[in-house]
Amino acid sequence: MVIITAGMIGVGKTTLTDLIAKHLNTQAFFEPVGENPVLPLYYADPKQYGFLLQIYFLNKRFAMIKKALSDDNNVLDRSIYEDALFTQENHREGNISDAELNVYMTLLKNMMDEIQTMKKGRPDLMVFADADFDTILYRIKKRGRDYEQFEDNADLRQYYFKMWSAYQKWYADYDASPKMKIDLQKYDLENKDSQKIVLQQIDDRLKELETV
Ligand SMILES: Nc1ncnc2c1ncn2[C@@H]1O[C@H](COP(=O)(O)OP(=O)(O)OP(=O)(O)O)[C@@H](O)[C@H]1O
Repeated sequence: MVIITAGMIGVGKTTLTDLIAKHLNTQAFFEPVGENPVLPLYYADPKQYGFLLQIYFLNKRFAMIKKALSDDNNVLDRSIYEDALFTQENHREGNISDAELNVYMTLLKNMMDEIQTMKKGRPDLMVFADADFDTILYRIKKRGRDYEQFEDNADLRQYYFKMWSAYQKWYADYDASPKMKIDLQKYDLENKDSQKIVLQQIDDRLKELETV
């Protein structure tokens, strides 16, 4: 089985992915932030590094989804299905040019076509981690990555809000596989009881899908 988690920056996908993987006894795929050489450059100068960062992520995500679908026993912390959101928002912000967006979208389409030719051509379930905007800001602050901090940076806060709004629409439109939403505001994964409830919701959804 292949499960992908999705959701806004800082919502808690990594914790959720880890939890699901342990519960289902599957392997979790992460893209460790500390190993990404472009990310700090991007936050310091989004116009210079916006396109490069998106190509960096796209390349990683393509390799990851191909491996996950052929292993058929994985949970992915964010996947190729939502990456274009970041590219489109950076294009709207003027960090990525029209020509760059065009190249990106064509490349993404090529990759998606290739994925669909695989024996297993899509994930079994997409789990969307949701929380309101204030909770997201609180978690970004609490996590404390220097370059993500927005207190003296109104543009960055605004970017987060636009990404958060784009994610709400993205979830509503997503149809690449079965999907479900987990309320990570109501259920804080630091709490054991909340973890149990969330995992039960996922088990229930998987059972429901088995009977379809
Ligand atoms: N295409 C992209 N995909 C993912 N992250 C991106 C992308 N473009 C920029 N970023 C940035 O990369 C960082 C990703 O960090 P990380 O992998 O911890 O994900 P996160 O969404 O913050 O995680 P979590 O939900 O686990 O808190 C964020 O700062 C995010 O803004």
